[in-house]
Amino acid sequence: MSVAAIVTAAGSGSRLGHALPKALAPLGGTPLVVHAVRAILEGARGAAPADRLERVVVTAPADRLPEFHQALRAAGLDGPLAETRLDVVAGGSTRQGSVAAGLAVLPPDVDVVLVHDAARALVPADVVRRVIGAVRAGHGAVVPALAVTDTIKRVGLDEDDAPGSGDTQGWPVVETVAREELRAVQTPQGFARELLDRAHAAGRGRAHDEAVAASDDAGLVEQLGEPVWVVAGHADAAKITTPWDLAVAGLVLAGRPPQQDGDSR
Ligand SMILES: Nc1ccn([C@@H]2O[C@H](COP(=O)(O)OP(=O)(O)OP(=O)(O)O)[C@@H](O)[C@H]2O)c(=O)n1
Ligand SMILES: C[C@](O)(CO)[C@H](O)COP(=O)(O)O
Repeated sequence: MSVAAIVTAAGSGSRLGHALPKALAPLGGTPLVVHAVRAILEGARGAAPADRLERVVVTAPADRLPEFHQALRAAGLDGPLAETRLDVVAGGSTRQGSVAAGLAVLPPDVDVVLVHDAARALVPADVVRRVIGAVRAGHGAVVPALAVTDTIKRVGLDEDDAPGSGDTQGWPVVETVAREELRAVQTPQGFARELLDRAHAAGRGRAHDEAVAASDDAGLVEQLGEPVWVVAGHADAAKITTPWDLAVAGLVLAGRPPQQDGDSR
């Protein structure tokens, strides 16, 4: 029995607006996808034999596979690592489709699957360990999350309203939502492999359409009526979506101590 991680990196990053696909955009001189894979490897380091990280599968845009191999190779991450094999596969047109493509290549003995966004490049190792630990403790689906700190209001959107679009007319408030029960969900999300396979099989029909695809894997599990559990996330696991997010991540990275262990990965 072992653990595998799917690192979703096949998005274009339209909101970041970088010339490269977002996962190849540099953060402190290193591509986001390299940071993300290193973070998962670090979280799995020193695990018990049953939690050995057997496989990391990176999903990349179908027309950019050589660049992803090259970026990972340059960081010493392509091919077999100490105890982890790393593969790059073509992702899908949605995040859900990309995760399905990663799941399809996992070997049969993997019984725990982490799904992690390359865009959450700086997730701390403790978060990774917490998620694996909660799955091993018997929760079939586990997400790291943070409490919401802003006041949250639901607004009435017109049919043609693009989310986030600026509009001098504004939007009417429908209600203020009780935020005590709300959580902002991060990755890696951890799953019993059988449950994640079943959730993706049930959601397969929606994987090609961004309008109806699930925005996270736990959502597919919820649609099966199966429980999902929340553990503590971390601010450093914030999703890098906009240039501002990338600038903040640069500050977080600059504030971290240099790697001490001579790790050449
Ligand atoms: N077809 C897709 C779309 C997204 N992702 C990945 O899913 C994560 C979350 O997506 P997001 O941050 O929204 O990335 P993009 O879709 O690239 O961003 P944008 O919406 O700004 O284009 C990212 O690591 C992204 O690479 C993926 O693997 N396959
Ligand atoms: C999986 C995720 O990061 C959890 O917050 C998020 O749902 C990804 O959403 P996106 O629309 O693909 O950025």
